[in-house]
Amino acid sequence: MIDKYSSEDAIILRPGTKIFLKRILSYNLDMSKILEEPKFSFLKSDEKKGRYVAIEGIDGSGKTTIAEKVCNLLMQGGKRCILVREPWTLEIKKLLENNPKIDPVVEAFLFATDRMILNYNVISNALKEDTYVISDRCYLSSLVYQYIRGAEESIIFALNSLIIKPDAIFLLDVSVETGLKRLMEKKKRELTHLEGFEFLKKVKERYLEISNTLKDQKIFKIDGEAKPEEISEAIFNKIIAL
Ligand SMILES: Nc1ncnc2c1ncn2[C@@H]1O[C@H](COP(=O)(O)OP(=O)(O)OP(=O)(O)O)[C@@H](O)[C@H]1O
Ligand SMILES: Cc1cn([C@H]2C[C@H](O)[C@@H](COP(=O)(O)O)O2)c(=O)[nH]c1=O
Repeated sequence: MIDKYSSEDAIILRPGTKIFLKRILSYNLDMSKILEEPKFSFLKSDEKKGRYVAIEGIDGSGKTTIAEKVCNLLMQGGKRCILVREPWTLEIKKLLENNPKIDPVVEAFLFATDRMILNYNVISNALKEDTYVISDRCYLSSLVYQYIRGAEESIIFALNSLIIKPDAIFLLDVSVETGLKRLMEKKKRELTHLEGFEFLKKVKERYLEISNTLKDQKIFKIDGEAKPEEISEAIFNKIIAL
């Protein structure tokens, strides 16, 4: 049955794609086996010159504000720095916005695909050029939001197994009340149910839980209630020591 999508018909996107598709077919479409293979990488370890850092936290925790300030501090210190944010790809953002009731696994797929596009088009190139990449959100968001929505943790890990992992993640820890207050001031409108107290409480709890269990990922919990200048200075000092 699978043969009607024969690998021979595959469009060769770049060298290796056809072989990759053949492997998918020979595995009977068992993606987990493909994703477990460590051979593919967006960036070889000897090519990496820059540092990739992500800012995470509940909605309204100050991610965008702090990412910008940290990038400015790095540039003032003579470093090259770019700011990116997830979700990144306009088409995927629109797809997500237009399908609020999407299945959480499909949603996790879309966020992972978006992340791969960002990795391939932007992050890998910047890291080859000795540039700091400061990202507003990363794969940790999927382990929080898509998990809360019902996707299994192991599936989210599998979908994100090919991506470049940040050298460090800074988790801005604020109370749910602070997140909501800042969101209301920023958006100047009624908040949706996905920005309500109960939802943000679950998001905060999950951030703290997953941060404590991810042992092979450097995660720094930062007091997000402090002044933006103090937070960005503290993060800057940690980044230059990476
Ligand atoms: N440390 C801080 N102290 C006080 N206000 C802050 C602080 N950080 C950010 N703010 C303010 O809170 C609001 C939300 O900040 P910001 O947009 O950076 O948060 P965010 O986490 O990126 O939000 P979202 O999840 O909606 O993208 C903004 O109005 C910003 O000026
Ligand atoms: C990367 C990523 C994001 N999300 C969600 C979390 C937020 O609700 C929006 C992003 O908007 P913001 O302005 O940065 O708050 O997308 C998600 O559910 N899963 C992800 O992997």
